[in-house]
Amino acid sequence: MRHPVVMGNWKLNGSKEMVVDLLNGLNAELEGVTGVDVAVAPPALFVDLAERTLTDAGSAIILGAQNSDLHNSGAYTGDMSPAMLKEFGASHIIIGHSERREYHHESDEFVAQKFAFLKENGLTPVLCIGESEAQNEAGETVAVCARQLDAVINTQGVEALNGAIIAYEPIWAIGTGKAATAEDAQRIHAQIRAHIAEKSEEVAKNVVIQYGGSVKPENAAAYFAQPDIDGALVGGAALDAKSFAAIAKAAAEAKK
Ligand SMILES: O=C[C@H](O)COP(=O)(O)O
Repeated sequence: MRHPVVMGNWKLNGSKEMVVDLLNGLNAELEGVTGVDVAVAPPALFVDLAERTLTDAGSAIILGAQNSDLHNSGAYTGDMSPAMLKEFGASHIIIGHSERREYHHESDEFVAQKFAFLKENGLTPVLCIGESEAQNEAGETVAVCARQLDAVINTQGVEALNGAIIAYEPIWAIGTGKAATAEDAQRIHAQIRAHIAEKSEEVAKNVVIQYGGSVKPENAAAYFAQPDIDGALVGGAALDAKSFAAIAKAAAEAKK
């Protein structure tokens, strides 16, 4: 049985005050909730404050980050290292988000290198994959997801996916309110899992595949009722403690 993981990607939002308020609000909302791993990925500058806030509260919320780079030290101006993130308690690191693929021109190969470096540093990659609207309309969804996954599988072996998280995020559903239907998302998740199973049924059976793209308290339960949807990567709704906690609770309820 796969353990559900609900992660909040705060993107470029927040302030010191918001970090403390949101995390304390979440701790209160999630009191007594079991059966789901809840993670947050604040902007990098707030990871330190988030760690201190979570530690002070004795919180079970997992700390993550939205990106990392390919070196742990050296002359790499502006980079962020897995070792530094780890020192601040961040374990679940989002890579390959479509916003970074688009605005920072990150290729499948570059994302795969980040995946390997995170694993080398003992961190959990949250690997985002997903198609654009045009690719979706052209019927290329599964091929695009397979290509993005194969960048990892063909260089590091399918076992590299053990312990990692995959987040299927159709780009056209991100921040648009135009979420994929639960049935469509399930179909793609099953095809992603089947693609992995071509290399290893065991890895495919165990890997957590989250859905991301306009997940809200109102639609979350329908996603989690699907057998191949193991959690969610949440953007907008993760900025509100009650909304994000409601999504996490829906996962705990559906997967028990
Ligand atoms: O990483 C999260 C996703 O991009 C989803 O964002 P959203 O929930 O605002 O659509």
